[in-house]
Amino acid sequence: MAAAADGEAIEGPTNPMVTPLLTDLYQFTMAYAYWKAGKHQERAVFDLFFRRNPFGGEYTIFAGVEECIRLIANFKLTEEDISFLRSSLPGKCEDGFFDYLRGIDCSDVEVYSITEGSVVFPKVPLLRVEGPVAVSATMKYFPVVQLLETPFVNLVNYASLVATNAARHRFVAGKSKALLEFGLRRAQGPDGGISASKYCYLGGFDATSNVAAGKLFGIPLRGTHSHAFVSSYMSPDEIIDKALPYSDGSGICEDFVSLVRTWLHKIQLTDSLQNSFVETNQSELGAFISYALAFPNNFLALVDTYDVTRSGIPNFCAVALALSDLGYKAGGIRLDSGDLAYLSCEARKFFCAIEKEFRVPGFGKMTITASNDLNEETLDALNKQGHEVDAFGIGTYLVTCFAQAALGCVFKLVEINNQPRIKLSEDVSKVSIPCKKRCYRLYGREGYPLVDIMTGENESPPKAAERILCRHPFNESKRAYVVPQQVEELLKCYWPGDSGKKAVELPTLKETRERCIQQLSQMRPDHMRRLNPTPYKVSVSAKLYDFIHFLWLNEAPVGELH
Ligand SMILES: Nc1ncnc2c1ncn2[C@@H]1O[C@H](COP(=O)(O)OP(=O)(O)OP(=O)(O)O)[C@@H](O)[C@H]1O
Ligand SMILES: O=P(O)(O)OC[C@H]1O[C@H](OP(=O)(O)OP(=O)(O)O)[C@H](O)[C@@H]1O
Ligand SMILES: O=C(O)c1cccnc1
Ligand SMILES: [Mg+2]
Repeated sequence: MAAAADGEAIEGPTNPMVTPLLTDLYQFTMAYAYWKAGKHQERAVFDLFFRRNPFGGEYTIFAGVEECIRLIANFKLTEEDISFLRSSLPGKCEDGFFDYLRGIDCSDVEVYSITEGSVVFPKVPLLRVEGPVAVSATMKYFPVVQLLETPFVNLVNYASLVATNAARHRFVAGKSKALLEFGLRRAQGPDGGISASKYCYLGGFDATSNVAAGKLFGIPLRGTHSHAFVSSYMSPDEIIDKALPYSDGSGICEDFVSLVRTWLHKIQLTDSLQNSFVETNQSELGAFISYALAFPNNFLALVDTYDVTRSGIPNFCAVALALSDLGYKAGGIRLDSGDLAYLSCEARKFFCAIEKEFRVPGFGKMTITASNDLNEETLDALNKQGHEVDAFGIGTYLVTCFAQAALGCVFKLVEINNQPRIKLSEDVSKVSIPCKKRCYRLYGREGYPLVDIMTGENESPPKAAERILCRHPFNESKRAYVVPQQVEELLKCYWPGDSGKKAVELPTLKETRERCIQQLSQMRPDHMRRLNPTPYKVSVSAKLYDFIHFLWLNEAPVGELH
């Protein structure tokens, strides 16, 4: 989708609420002040980065850049926007400012970005946004870049947070499990829901229940049914049309309900399954039969409405066996309450016993889906106990990022008119790294990334097999020589496209998801573990280190004690 071939127009943001006005008022008041001072002709460089990895982990998945590019590719204030601003800005702004706003677009802005879906680390710029290299007489620069702060940070923050959350759930669940995002009803509003579906898929989920996201992004859709569907039936007697054709069209079973009842009776009389149940719930049986008649090729059953082992599972098996008689293969069950480890093991035992007893190949491998307030911790607990779940449906904890509310991305000025700028703080972790920089990932002998390093723009890049000193940006004693096996430059030009054409080739969501999965698989395992992971090293070159500290001393006022 979003990908616009070189030269073609890029579509606007997925969410039509993402417009130049989706920003903080102060961006426009600053723009006016810059404009009045004639500062709007200056060239600025901003870095977008975060300071700490979320969820107590040591890695983050970068997401949201495609939507940033869609915004700048279509960045234009309408007449309506301008008259709204005229009435909303404090005081009376000169008319010339509104003429200026009318003329701005992002055609002279440059955006360099780490590839979406990459594993990223604190302090390294994810995006670098700059004004044009040449000062132009059209005077439309610095304020535009400033206006992008709020929407860019907004578009990257949640996207990266929820993609990271998804990746962490994937890490605990393991590669072989299906992960389904079920969060729409619990998401922070419609955009929260759509974004969650998009970025959970990017972070390694397999499918979503969100139909709109399926349509917008081509994400595979998956779903079962709810308790309401089960309890809406009183008994199988309610079913009027009981006929079901054989899957190969060779005939028709006129009374599928009776066939199911016959199977239920057989199961009841089977020695190996004896004592597991007496009489199953008829409301549930009616619902299951009705769902099977509607979707004989995709029969799924929520088995916990009344009693999983005494009713849900035997009812499901009776319907699945009847379907099997007609050449259909049932899809599986969903467990949505109780002890999911125990119940999944009981379900598996029952399915295996059925396979053996009635010689139905593959019945024992029936898919078991689990849901109900799942999160990283519960997935981890299930793994430790041992379980038979094949697919997890995860909603609330995933999409609301319950374990951490925000990533804390920031957008900081690092250079203006070729003058490096620094933001100081009592808290060293909040001091920004000045200068327009280049960023590299250095890989070691075993193929793992070893360290990210930032250098000044004009320094010669690190080279494979050449020793380079990597320094902690703020801690003098932390440094290491690295001889990289491979060097990857991280920031790539995303906007404008090659040879000045206003289009870039954006990867599809599926490609970005594949990049994310590949990047995660390349990380050294100790950075990835949940408990006390090893921090990944982020460094600066010796030259940049010296410069940061020179600038720091220059900008920090010297105190005087009396
Ligand atoms: N074996 C298990 N080990 C650890 N946590 C589990 C296990 N099985 C289920 N859980 C989790 O325990 C919690 C159970 O929640 P709760 O007590 O509200 O649900 P319930 O009583 O099973 O179901 P409901 O109230 O929906 O009928 C959920 O967060 C679930 O994911
Ligand atoms: O538990 P989550 O991770 O948020 O996943 C989605 C939940 O939404 C559905 O039911 P809902 O919670 O609406 O009702 P229920 O808990 O009463 O089944 C579903 O049955 C899951 O339990
Ligand atoms: O399809 C499902 O089973 C589903 C979808 C959304 C929320 N809970 C469950
Ligand atoms: Mg629930």
